[in-house]
Amino acid sequence: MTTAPLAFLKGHGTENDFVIVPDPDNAIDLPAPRVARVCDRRAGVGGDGLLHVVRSAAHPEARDMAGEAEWFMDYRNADGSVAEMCGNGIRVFARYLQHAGHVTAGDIAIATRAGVKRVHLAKNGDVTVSMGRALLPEDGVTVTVGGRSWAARNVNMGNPHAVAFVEDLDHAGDLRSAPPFSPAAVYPDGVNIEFVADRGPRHVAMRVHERGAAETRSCGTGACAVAVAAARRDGADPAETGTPVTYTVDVLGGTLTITERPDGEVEMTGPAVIVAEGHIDPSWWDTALA
Ligand SMILES: N[C@@H](CCC[C@H](N)C(=O)O)C(=O)O
Repeated sequence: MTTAPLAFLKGHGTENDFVIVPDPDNAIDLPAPRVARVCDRRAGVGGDGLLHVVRSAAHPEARDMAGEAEWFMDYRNADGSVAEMCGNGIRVFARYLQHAGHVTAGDIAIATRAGVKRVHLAKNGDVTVSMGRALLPEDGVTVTVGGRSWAARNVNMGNPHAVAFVEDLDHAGDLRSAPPFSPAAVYPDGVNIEFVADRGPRHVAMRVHERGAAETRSCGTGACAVAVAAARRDGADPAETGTPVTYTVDVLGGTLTITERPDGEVEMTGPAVIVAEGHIDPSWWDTALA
């Protein structure tokens, strides 16, 4: 039984929005049905996902891998499922740490299920994350919507993505449900699917169906996957030329800037905003399990 009101905050990065639950000692019980209720836009607080903010030393998945990273991003999708990484989420997570006085502007390290990530909080409000290397397995899938099919590139940014280049973003349909893809065995744990259209030289726009959430207005790991897939399609590989490659990626909720460096590191820059803070009613919390 929960007796004290539970503090939460609400934040977003390019309108990919999150409920932030500070829980330094990892004392809050977050089964999937409760996360789904909290993220419900009508019956709960509402969000594309939940950022559970835990000290690395207090979380069994982080304490042996976090190194210098004092905080662990325990990321949950809106349906309650666990995800390895969230690119917009980690920027908002860093903004929360700054807002709460845990860190100041500058460079910090944050532990995630996809490893420790370096984050730079700039004075102008932008947040840059070193997302790690993109993995590009050869096995792609075919994605089908409304009678059209596309060969989609498999890109792993810590979490899985299928990137399909389309003529018109409307061809992705309403994205209320996950677009079918085959063969299903390529993504045994499900996949985030990006639809990408060209907007100009090294400038693309995307829509995304996120695993565990449906269509969202932005996906940071997705934007990184899209930038790397677009670079390879365009014949650009920083590892070969020794020159960084930057793409502008328009999402429904704004714009992200993605740079792939010659060592393979993918950097993402974009905004991160805290919009509200409050308390969850403890009696609602106790019943929010279905
Ligand atoms: N919105 C996120 C990705 C969140 C996780 C994703 N839905 C998954 O299950 O892999 C981002 O900004 O990267």
